[in-house]
Amino acid sequence: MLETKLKAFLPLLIQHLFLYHYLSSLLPISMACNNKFTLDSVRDALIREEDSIVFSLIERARFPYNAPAYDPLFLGNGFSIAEFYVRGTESLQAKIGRYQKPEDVPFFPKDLPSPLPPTKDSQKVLLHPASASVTVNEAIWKFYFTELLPLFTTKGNDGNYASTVASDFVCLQAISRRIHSGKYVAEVKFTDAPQDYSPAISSNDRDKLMDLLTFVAVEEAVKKRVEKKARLFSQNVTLDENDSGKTQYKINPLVVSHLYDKWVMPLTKVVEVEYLLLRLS
Ligand SMILES: C=C(O[C@@H]1C=C(C(=O)O)C=C[C@H]1O)C(=O)O
Repeated sequence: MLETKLKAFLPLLIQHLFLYHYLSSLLPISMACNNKFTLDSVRDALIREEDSIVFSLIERARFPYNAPAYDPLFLGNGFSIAEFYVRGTESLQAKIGRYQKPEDVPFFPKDLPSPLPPTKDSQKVLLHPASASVTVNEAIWKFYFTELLPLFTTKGNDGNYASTVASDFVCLQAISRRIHSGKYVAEVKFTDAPQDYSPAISSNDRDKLMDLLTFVAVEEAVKKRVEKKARLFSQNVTLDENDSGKTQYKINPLVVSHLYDKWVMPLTKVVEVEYLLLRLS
């Protein structure tokens, strides 16, 4: 009897599990943990993003710098292979519903097509509607190609341009998602202490806002952790017990802490400030 009841219930349960899984994938990062929107849960999401960033850099480091992939004259259509690829991929991704979440920001937002499937609006309700306009992708694009890439790729050209720019895009998206998640950080800081933030917002005081939202000890811990992750995730693993040779890394762990120190954390804070300045509008 009980077994029959259970059998009848099973398809419904499976359907619910699928629905739950589908809906949670649509929710913003802040809601990923039990629908809680706290500084801790947002920081946990940022910590998870570190893994994606480190792994994406490891993948890109398989190829040398490959300068022709970034030459705007190479294809003859006015775009470098990298830019052509990112524009085309973003257009396709927009059609299937990407760039609807506050942390998913396109590098080339102009003329992106509308999504084909009906989109859900639910993810926007947690943040101020103006948050969609906050973007630092131009700065990310610039530092990634001009300063970061030469730090973790070898000099040279192996002709693998398609794989190279595909890896670049994974890196760019992971870095951009982490930095634009600063919108959630700012929202939670504001809702935790509106009395502290509101006067600085009203007087457009960027320096004061930067002061209020900066936690030096947290930043130090982030730098140490990402360096450690790079050390662990990128080391070459051997099975030779007697191998007393020096551990080899696929990327220099210090480059990852430098990436966070010089660009990721400062730009996350710029996103936080820009978001806060719109918070009372
Ligand atoms: C993201 C936060 O805001 C700031 C930026 C940080 C970062 O980018 O890792 C860390 C601490 C804060 O200075 C935070 O408080 O967690």
